[in-house]
Amino acid sequence: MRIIKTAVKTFKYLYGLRFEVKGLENFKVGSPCVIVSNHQSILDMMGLMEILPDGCVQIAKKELLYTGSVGLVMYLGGVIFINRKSTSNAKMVMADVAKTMLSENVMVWIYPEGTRNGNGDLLPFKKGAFHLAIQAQVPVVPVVYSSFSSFYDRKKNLFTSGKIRVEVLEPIETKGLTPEDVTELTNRCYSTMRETFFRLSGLVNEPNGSARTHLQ
Ligand SMILES: CCCCCCCCCCCCCCC(=O)SCCNC(=O)CCNC(=O)[C@H](O)C(C)(C)COP(=O)(O)OP(=O)(O)OC[C@H]1O[C@@H](n2cnc3c(N)ncnc32)[C@H](O)[C@@H]1OP(=O)(O)O
Ligand SMILES: CCCCCCCC/C=C\CCCCCCCC(=O)OC[C@@H](O)COP(=O)(O)O
Repeated sequence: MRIIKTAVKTFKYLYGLRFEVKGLENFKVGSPCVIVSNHQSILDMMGLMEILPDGCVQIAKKELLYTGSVGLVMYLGGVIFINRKSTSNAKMVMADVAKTMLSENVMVWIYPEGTRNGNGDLLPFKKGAFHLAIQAQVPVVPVVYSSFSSFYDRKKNLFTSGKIRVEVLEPIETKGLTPEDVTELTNRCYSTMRETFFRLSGLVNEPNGSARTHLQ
């Protein structure tokens, strides 16, 4: 993954993107942890590699394993593949991951929205990342990337150069939590990340829950 990281980090120069990063010290939890971040597009791969700590593997949809050389590179990079369409299968894989995290002292990076989302807001979070953290009794470290909408047109798949703000938030402890606490932990993480997303993106969170840029 170090080789992939070095290679992918150079792409930002190609695309004229800059990352403004805050809170990297929050990765130093001194133990394995589950990192959760918002997911807007394939560009997130650059954002991922920009701050990816050593000894951190990612959870990906299994379809990506069958994307030719990229799939092979991901496999060799230690990416863990899950079948999003089968909760029981995904649960089994994630239960194994909880054990491996502790035995091999690795961090796990998961996109709790479960899919790319460029709508200028966060999708409701899936619960797998939070079950994993509670099963392993390790902290959750939220990471938020600002909206790409200021420089990336999803429909035309075109983007100009731009700055992406990234914030690594305070770790959320799960010691002593049980599966009954998953929903509360998920909601707490969701609201903290959504608030940060609006702040970093210069968006105002409307009383009705929608978002608009404060420039409008
Ligand atoms: C040049 C080449 C360079 C290559 C460079 C690339 C290198 C890096 C590659 C990085 C790739 C990144 C790719 C990212 C993706 O692919 S994102 C898409 C895949 N990821 C996810 O989907 C993660 C988020 N999804 C989840 O965590 C889900 O929870 C999942 C485990 C998949 C289950 O799906 P679903 O059923 O839809 O989810 P729910 O959360 O609604 O859960 C349903 C009920 O099941 C309970 N549940 C969920 N997980 C667990 C668990 N682990 N243990 C026990 N119970 C679980 C959950 O509580 C729900 O029940 P209740 O409603 O609470 O009763
Ligand atoms: C055309 C723009 C190209 C920009 C290139 C930026 C740098 C990309 C770096 C490496 C390229 C290979 C990365 C392969 C991993 C793709 C990760 C990804 O974004 O998969 C989608 C998945 O999460 C969710 O799938 P869905 O949204 O549910 O379907």
